[in-house]
Amino acid sequence: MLPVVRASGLRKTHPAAGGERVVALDDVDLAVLPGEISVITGPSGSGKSTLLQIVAGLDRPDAGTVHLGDVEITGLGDRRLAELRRRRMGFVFQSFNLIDSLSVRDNIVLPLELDGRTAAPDVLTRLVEELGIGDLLDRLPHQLSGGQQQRVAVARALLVDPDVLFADEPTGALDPDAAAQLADLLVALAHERGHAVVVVSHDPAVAARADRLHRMVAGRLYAVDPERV
Ligand SMILES: Nc1ncnc2c1ncn2[C@@H]1O[C@H](COP(=O)(O)OP(=O)(O)OP(=O)(O)O)[C@@H](O)[C@H]1O
Repeated sequence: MLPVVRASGLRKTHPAAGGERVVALDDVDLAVLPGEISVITGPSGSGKSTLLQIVAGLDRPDAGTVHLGDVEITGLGDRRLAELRRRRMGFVFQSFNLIDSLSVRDNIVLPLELDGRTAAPDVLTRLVEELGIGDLLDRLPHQLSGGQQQRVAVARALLVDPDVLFADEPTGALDPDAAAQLADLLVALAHERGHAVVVVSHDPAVAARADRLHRMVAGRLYAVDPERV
């Protein structure tokens, strides 16, 4: 099966004190397959967020390439890259990033509307029912639990039917029960809906559910056998 996302030879340095550079990514390769959940763990400062930002086209590497399907995103201009991100990628963050003055429904449809499109009502209804938030559409985000807010963020990411869903510490702000439910949901999105799911997480409950588990140490990415977590 062809990877949805393929990164090869990624290298990235960031500026550090005294004119030095810190190596955040050191020759990193990554292949993400449809229908699989890939989890990236590793200590703080090891380069996980830098890797996610680059494979998601939010930052550019110093060297190496990233392909989304057969498009090399590292070769695209900013406008084309932004369009590709809007249409083919979904994002979920630790802090939910919902707009508190908008209803749940308006939050979910916002990315599609910003892209000049409208949500088909039956698609929206089916999605929110699947995510168990169908009766919350008229509420405001602050009227929901953390777990419910994160499901809204997942619905917002999925409404565009992305090729790949990126999640950066998605259970970081949730209690253990809500975190376990969100891990179940991410697995189901990969296994039942066929999305490619890429998660950066410190959470052992998420790592234990990975089809492919990677550990980042000092800018290098290592494959780990998920059975051994
Ligand atoms: N914008 C930046 N400017 C300078 N240095 C940066 C920048 N972003 C990251 N770094 C440095 O690059 C290295 C990798 O950081 P990164 O945020 O990718 O790690 P991480 O594994 O995601 O950490 P955490 O788990 O704490 O979020 C660290 O040494 C960090 O201090």
